[in-house]
Amino acid sequence: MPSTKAYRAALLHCLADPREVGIEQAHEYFEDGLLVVEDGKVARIGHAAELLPTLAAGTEVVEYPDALITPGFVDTHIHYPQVGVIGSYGAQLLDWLETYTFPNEGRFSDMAHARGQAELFLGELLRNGTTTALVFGTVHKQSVDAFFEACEKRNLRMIAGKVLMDRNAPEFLTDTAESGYADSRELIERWHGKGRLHYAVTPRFAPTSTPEQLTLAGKLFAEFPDLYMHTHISENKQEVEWVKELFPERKGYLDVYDHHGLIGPRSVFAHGIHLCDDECKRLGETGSAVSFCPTSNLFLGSGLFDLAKVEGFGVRVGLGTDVGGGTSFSQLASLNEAYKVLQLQGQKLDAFKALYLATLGGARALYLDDRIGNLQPGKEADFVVLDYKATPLIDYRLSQATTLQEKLFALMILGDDRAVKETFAAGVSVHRKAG
Ligand SMILES: Nc1nc2[nH]cnc2c(=O)[nH]1
Ligand SMILES: [Zn+2]
Repeated sequence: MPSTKAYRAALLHCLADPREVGIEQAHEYFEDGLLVVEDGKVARIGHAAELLPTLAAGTEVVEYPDALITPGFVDTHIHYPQVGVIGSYGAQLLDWLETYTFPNEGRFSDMAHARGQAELFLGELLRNGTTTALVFGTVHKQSVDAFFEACEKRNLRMIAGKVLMDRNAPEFLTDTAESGYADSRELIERWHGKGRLHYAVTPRFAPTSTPEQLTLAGKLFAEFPDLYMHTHISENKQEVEWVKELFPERKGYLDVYDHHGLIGPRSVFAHGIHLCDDECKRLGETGSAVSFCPTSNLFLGSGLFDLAKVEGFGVRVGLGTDVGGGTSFSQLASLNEAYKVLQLQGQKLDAFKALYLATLGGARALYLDDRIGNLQPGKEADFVVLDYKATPLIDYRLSQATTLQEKLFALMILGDDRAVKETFAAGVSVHRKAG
């Protein structure tokens, strides 16, 4: 007997990028909707009045008045070992790494510490409605074991990898080209494709890997099917200059990765603020993706991401929190900041495009849109219940809204973890807000 359960609330999900098909065709909304979940997958979605009579006698129906069900959020760039440095004062990227991040990542050589941090991190992700993330570990392979163990326990669809770093970092955080390759391989064999888990080959960024390490990273990326490649690119102007000095023989920052076989489908580059047109074109034509991380880009003073330009070259773009350079686990908070980043460049981010970036757009960037990203029948039932009455201010502001667009936009600007009532992964509740 299949296990069936139904959830009744307002339902909203994206079917396409509004940039490509227009707002109306890009989403589906049921004011009084029903989501029917069977064996961890979406079985049906529609109007409650139509679907309720079709349910088998005795099917449990959970009702959420004053709530909106959306797909779980997808975070295309985050660091689980940086929870301890979120909100660290006064530095831009390279100083921030030296002063705060590297010392903190050193603590992950201790498996007990890594396990505790993985629990804390996943608790935060789920409290914020994020059900899939592309995650940096540290250089220590046990950091990834600890993370995947915690994900496996909760049956989450997650992607992670061990950092590769064999130069320009403290000795306690470096591997070698060979040990990085061997440790990554071992982790791939242990975790990649197990349950809902995927592995990402993870060179930190070009300055901390030798050409030998990047060559072996490229070899690994080509050796196993469906692996991810996850790194940073063109986040900070000083960083971009440093890459030119370290790799004078390459045409530019992206060319360093390109030369070593590290671009293509399932390659995800965080930030991409200072990319030139040729680099955007190359990312687009190779099916690579960029993660837009607004809270981090503002907090670290890195710059303003030009979404219109990057998307104009056909690049897949997802939204990332980049915790701990980013300042919130909440993708609602990311969208709030994304709106402002785009305002400053004369670009608009409407509520439906925003929802797309945080859900289906992220899933497309990760080539997971056949499984997650919206609530079409057959998709994995990863979803979030957003509370229209989360705070007195949200309650009042939403009561003033006359359209779905207005309501959704205000929720995205005012909302954060407090707006997440409950989070589901593969049809199972993995977080429920107290009260
Ligand atoms: N934001 C951010 N950028 C990086 N570039 C290289 N490492 C990092 C990191 O940990 N965070
Ligand atoms: Zn990052």
